[in-house]
Amino acid sequence: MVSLSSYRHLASGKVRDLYEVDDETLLLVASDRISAFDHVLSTPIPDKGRVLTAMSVFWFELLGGADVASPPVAHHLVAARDERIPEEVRGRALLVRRLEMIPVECVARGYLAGSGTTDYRRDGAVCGVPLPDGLTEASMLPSPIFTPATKAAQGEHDENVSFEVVAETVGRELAGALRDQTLAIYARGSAYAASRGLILADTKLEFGLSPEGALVLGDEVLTPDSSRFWPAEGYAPGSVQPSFDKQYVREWLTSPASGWDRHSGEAPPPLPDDVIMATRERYIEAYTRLTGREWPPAV
Ligand SMILES: Nc1ncnc(-c2cnn(Cc3cccc(F)c3)c2)c1Cl
Repeated sequence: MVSLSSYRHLASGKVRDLYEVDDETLLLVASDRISAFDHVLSTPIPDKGRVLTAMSVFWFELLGGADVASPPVAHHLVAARDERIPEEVRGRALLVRRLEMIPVECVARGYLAGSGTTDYRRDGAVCGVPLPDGLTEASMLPSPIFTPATKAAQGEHDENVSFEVVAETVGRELAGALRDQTLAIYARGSAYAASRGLILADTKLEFGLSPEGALVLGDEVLTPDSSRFWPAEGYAPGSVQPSFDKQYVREWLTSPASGWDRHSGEAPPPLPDDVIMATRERYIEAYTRLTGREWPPAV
């Protein structure tokens, strides 16, 4: 049986790791780590990696199929079950095709949140896209917008950039293709999520070029780590919406019970078991609500 140490470690993100399987295949591993307020917490959430991996697989399969209005999305998923996936990461690791990743964080927003709200309040626009007056936190936008960013060093925030900057970086034609694909995937994801009672406020996608030069969707797709999901019931613009998956963590960390000051720069304290297990339930509920499938999935 192959073990993880057989593969060369290529990269680590806050909650994920990347390994090389062979020249054209990588292993994308999701951990149970969770980040909040820009800190990776010391307490893992059991099954988070498996749930988010199963969610990515669901979306890759959905997007990879034809939809009434849009062509199939080319993506990098090779296999979710394969003897090359080590036992220790089974269920939370994907075999993917190696791509030449494009250094642009491709973000689509249907609602104002996070850095979108900050930029709007400063400029009346996000990434150079002008927006109407009178919008507030969590307002729905007149139509979804492409708001790209350049990847920041670990621990820093990505920097929102204009479409022009992307065109200067990767060329106008590819920039246009990134925007079109990002908005098309957001449209399909948000329509599907809405049919399951969830608002997909925004999502961050990463693309790469295949050896044949085709534009291919990489990384994770439409997970609660790469997207903002809000419960549709209770949606009300004007305040920061509860995150579907991280609200219990955020509320406990910002409550007196934690004894933590999020502006102190200090690492957050470990989460109590009830918050850990309630958060695990939220990830499972996001999966079952979105996919209509049982948890855990049949082997
Ligand atoms: N199919 C691909 N081909 C080549 N490179 C990548 C790739 C590189 N970086 N990332 C982001 C990332 C994902 C997980 C763990 C990390 F440390 C970093 C993804 C992919 Cl997905």
